[in-house]
Amino acid sequence: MIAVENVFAKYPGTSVNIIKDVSFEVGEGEIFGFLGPSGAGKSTLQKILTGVLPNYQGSVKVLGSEVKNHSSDFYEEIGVDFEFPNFYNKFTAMENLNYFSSLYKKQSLDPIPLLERMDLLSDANKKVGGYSKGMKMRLGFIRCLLHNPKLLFLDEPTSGLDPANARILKDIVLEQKQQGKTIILTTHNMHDAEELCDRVAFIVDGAIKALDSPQTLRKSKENTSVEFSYIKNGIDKNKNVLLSELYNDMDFMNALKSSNITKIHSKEQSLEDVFIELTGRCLL
Ligand SMILES: Nc1ncnc2c1ncn2[C@@H]1O[C@H](COP(=O)(O)OP(=O)(O)OP(=O)(O)O)[C@@H](O)[C@H]1O
Repeated sequence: MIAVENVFAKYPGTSVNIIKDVSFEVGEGEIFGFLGPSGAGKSTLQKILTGVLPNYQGSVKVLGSEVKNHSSDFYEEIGVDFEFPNFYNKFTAMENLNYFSSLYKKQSLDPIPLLERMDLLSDANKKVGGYSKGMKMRLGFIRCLLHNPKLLFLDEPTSGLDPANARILKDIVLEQKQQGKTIILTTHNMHDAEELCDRVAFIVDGAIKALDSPQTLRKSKENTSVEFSYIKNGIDKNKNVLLSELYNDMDFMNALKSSNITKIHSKEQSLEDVFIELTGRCLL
């Protein structure tokens, strides 16, 4: 579905490569995540894949053809949910959706069920200029689904959404996957990445630092530690040891034998912990 090989890219009029030797493939029906901190190059990669930034070296094949040379039909098959969606502010939400749907040759889906699910039906006849950021985000998400594309690009789709709407959006993303759609999810939210993505690419400074399933990335590091509180010589103490080392920890074993453990819990390493360990950078 997507094959990217040794891609370097810079913005027009600049001399510095923002994307540096990036290669990866995405299979049909996969949810693939770009995970990285602000300024890492996630949106730039999305712009390359969607044909907005043709100023690249290397090969970028999407839906079987080089993106630089895409035909106008390319946009019939992809849906893009932008990080900052633009609408006609003086049009209502419904007028905006009808207008954008009219740009496609294909018959569009009925927007009403999606407006209802995304809790926008009662505001559908209001001008978008009066919408909040979260409402625009939800409307942008609906817009990218209406022409029923094979390939979806979602750039920070849950940003600005309350937990209930974020949940509904993520459920719809998973339903799209079940329908066989391929989805590129750009995010710095590791919970979304972990829940939704089959594989994620850790992106820092325009390069891929690691690429695998969230589960494998988490297993790649010794990831479970045990934190316990205990009493030694009448004094309260705390300790954190790796689960695999627990049996060899004399403080733990002595406290266990003498029933002096007062608190114990295990702590699994999160995808964010692995990201920091592998890249030396935080996600935000
Ligand atoms: N139009 C542009 N012209 C020149 N440089 C740009 C342009 N757009 C982005 N950049 C630069 O490219 C780099 C990567 O930006 P990009 O927007 O791809 O990052 P990102 O990972 O999507 O960040 P965020 O999570 O904040 O959206 C940044 O250094 C940014 O300043």
